[in-house]
Amino acid sequence: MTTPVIGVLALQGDVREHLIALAAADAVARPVRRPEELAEVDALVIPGGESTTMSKLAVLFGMLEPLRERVRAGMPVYGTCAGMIMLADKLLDGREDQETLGGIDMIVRRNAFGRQNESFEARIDFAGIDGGPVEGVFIRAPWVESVGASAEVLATYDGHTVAVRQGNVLATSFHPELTGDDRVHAYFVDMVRAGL
Ligand SMILES: NC(=O)CC[C@H](N)C(=O)O
Repeated sequence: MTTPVIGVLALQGDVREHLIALAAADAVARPVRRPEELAEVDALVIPGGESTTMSKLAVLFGMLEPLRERVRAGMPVYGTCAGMIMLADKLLDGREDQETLGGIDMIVRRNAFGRQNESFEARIDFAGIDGGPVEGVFIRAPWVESVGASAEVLATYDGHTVAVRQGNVLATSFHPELTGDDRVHAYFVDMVRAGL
């Protein structure tokens, strides 16, 4: 069985936790900061952090267009929290100059959960993942306001969509990488493997 090489976009955010979770899910994981590094990976995780900063750094590092191109070309990508924001075709409550990569036909509202609760943990029923609900940490988390016909809702919390997949692109509002529950990463690694 081929072991996929999965990059973690390392411009900003909780990169290390994703590297650990991916390794636990049997992938080769490495940080990606430059276009040359992006060219060498089979797939990419976009971590949580601050999407406005990530967007600025992506422009500064000359990564915005290479990232958009790879997503358009069908590279598997998984975004958590700020990473989900980066994968939204449309963003609400973003900064005016904030860029996203797009990839999922969805409207994401930034900081949607953050106003009521700075941070909380919840058990999330996740379609396609066995063994009971996954642990999710929500930190100033976005939610998905609506999805297009080609996007599939995989999980909701409190009536709001918190996990979506469209083809090779996966996004969650929450951070499974902070819980030691690696099943969402394993789900993503399986997605990547299926396309190798
Ligand atoms: N934990 C997170 O990734 C928070 C996301 C952050 N609120 C943003 O807008 O990017």
